[in-house]
Amino acid sequence: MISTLDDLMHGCGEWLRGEGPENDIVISTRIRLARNLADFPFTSIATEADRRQILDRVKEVVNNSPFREQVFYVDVDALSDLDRHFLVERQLISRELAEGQGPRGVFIDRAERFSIMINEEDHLRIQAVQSGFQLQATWELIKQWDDYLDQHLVFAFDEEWGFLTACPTNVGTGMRVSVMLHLPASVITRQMDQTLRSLEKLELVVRGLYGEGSQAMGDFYQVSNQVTLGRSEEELINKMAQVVPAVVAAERKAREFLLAEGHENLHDRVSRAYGILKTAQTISAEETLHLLSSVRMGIHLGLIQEIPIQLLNELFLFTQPAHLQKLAGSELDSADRNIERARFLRRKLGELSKKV
Ligand SMILES: Nc1ncnc2c1ncn2[C@@H]1O[C@H](COP(=O)(O)OP(=O)(O)OP(=O)(O)O)[C@@H](O)[C@H]1O
Repeated sequence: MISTLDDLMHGCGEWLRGEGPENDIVISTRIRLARNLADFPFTSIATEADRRQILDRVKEVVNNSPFREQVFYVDVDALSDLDRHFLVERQLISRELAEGQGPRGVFIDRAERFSIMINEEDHLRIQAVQSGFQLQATWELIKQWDDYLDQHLVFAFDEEWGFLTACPTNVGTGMRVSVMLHLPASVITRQMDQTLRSLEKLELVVRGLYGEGSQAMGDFYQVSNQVTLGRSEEELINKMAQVVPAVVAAERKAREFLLAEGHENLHDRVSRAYGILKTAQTISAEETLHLLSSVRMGIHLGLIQEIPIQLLNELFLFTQPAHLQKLAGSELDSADRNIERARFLRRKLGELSKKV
């Protein structure tokens, strides 16, 4: 059972489990809720004493909840930079919480399906994540926590506006519903600009792998709702339920087109990517992500048979800088990380060839 950060090193967690509906294209579904305690100023202007009290109050409620055995607590302020970035790479805390100052922490579900960040931009950021396209299950998971916390804490709530949040863009439901999509064929067939424009018109935002401010890398796009005010939670979920299948269908069509019209080119692209990953002596995180993206599509199209998707996900996660350094057991500079990353990839993919 996962009880410490080191235990997390044994697997990939929920968001990269590689299962769930539409998992060839939808990596994971996430819902997060922003909540604040009515009796305290927002985190950015709260004193250190306020922040300690917020932490203590939330910890007490969670530790007395019927779900307390499901979670463990991590004092984020006391972690090393490396461990903070490790949690960001696992999508268990945001960059904002990692890079913030002062008393702050996170309750992490032992199955890595949700976390409760304390003293982030808002006093509470509750997030639930499920592998694949699972809006309803993710909503049910987060709702049980939100309902419980709402019964035992006094949240800042206004009859007219809804939940009050530090940033006006979150006022109302305080909810962001998002899906992480893998859209390599849409990129190759140059359909992404049009897709992005259509999503914007529908009041949806597109971000990269690490959320706000991050670029789309390796053809991974995170699509989420822009508006939280004047909409109910169900409306936000329904909109995603309507829009995402259209993006998924377009990607599937683009993959079929590439298979039918340019089979050799596609196979070549996938095989070369696999070849480089197997043999490189030094490789950056960005290039790795880019090549793994092609290999991932190749696996789902049956062009590569021998790599299980779970192994691909493991490569995807453990080649990220903080995971790699934790595996190596020491801090490494960028050049050494590139060498270590290549070594790790050669070892993992080499073991596979021996099994075949
Ligand atoms: N569907 C998803 N699956 C896995 N991780 C996700 C998903 N959606 C978002 N994330 C991750 O959650 C983290 C936070 O995302 P992001 O910055 O977009 O929004 P946020 O925390 O909800 O808040 P804000 O509204 O303040 O920007 C990022 O690291 C992001 O990659």
